[in-house]
Amino acid sequence: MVYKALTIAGSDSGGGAGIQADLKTFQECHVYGMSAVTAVTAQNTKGVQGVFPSSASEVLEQLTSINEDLPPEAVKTGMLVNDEIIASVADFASSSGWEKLIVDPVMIAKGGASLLGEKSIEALINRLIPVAYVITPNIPEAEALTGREIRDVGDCRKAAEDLYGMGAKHVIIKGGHQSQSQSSYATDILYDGKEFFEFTSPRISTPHTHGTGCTFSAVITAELAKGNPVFDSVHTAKGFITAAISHSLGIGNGHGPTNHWAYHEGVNL
Ligand SMILES: Nc1ncnc2c1ncn2[C@@H]1O[C@H](COP(=O)(O)OP(=O)(O)OP(=O)(O)O)[C@@H](O)[C@H]1O
Ligand SMILES: Cc1ncc(CO)c(N)n1
Repeated sequence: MVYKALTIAGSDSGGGAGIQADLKTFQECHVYGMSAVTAVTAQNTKGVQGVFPSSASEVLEQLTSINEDLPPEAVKTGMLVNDEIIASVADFASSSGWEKLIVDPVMIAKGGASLLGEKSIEALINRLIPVAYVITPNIPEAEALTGREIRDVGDCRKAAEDLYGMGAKHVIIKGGHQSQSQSSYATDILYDGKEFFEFTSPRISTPHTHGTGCTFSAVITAELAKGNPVFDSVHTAKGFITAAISHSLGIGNGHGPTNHWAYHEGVNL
């Protein structure tokens, strides 16, 4: 059986985040990767130099071509740019009956560049979160979506309950943004409406974390595409991203990309 996964996201010309990170990750997870491009970005490890959005109809045409011939077992969203694209993707997901929709609510790149209009946060809440099987915000994204200030794991749990209440069937809040002084661990929490689970690793001290969130949610998408349960998929994703950050490549002059080979091949570059 060949399992197929689709990413609906922006292109990162530097190859560390966005569509490129997702496709590299799908490949590493032995899942056939497909993509619908929502924007082209001119980007490298130092930052985002340009953003060139697709139109909503360009996104819809890509989704239609993929779905009629190569229906995916799981779909993830990343940078969605604006309200029109969010609404089109949400409508397409509902009418196609996509069950495993993983929403990574990308808002701001590591260097501070905006990847989603501020007004579009409402569209994420009203249109996309209600059809999400899994949502994977980082801490600033969870704060923007819930209006809560998140200082510790307790606050993360409350935000996860809020996001579950908005309609996401599983909520994962990523702990990469907790400050060094607060914790020497990077703890992600999963909430399925009944129980909380924590996934913890030592916090790795490195500037090379470009694309960690995309890679993490891409592993979850690939593992769900293969039919694995959510808990197991998050467990695999945590192991994958911890290895990828531990062995980050150190290329470029800014926030370098993670190492997608590290988890499965055990390379030590
Ligand atoms: N310094 C670190 N050490 C260990 N794990 C980390 C570190 N930074 C992030 N992670 C892990 O990486 C994953 C992604 O979390 P993070 O909060 O960085 O996502 P993100 O902000 O969406 O990333 P990006 O926007 O750069 O794609 C989580 O599993 C998190 O715990
Ligand atoms: C295209 C794109 N998507 C997502 C991110 C988030 O890291 C990024 N930097 N670039």
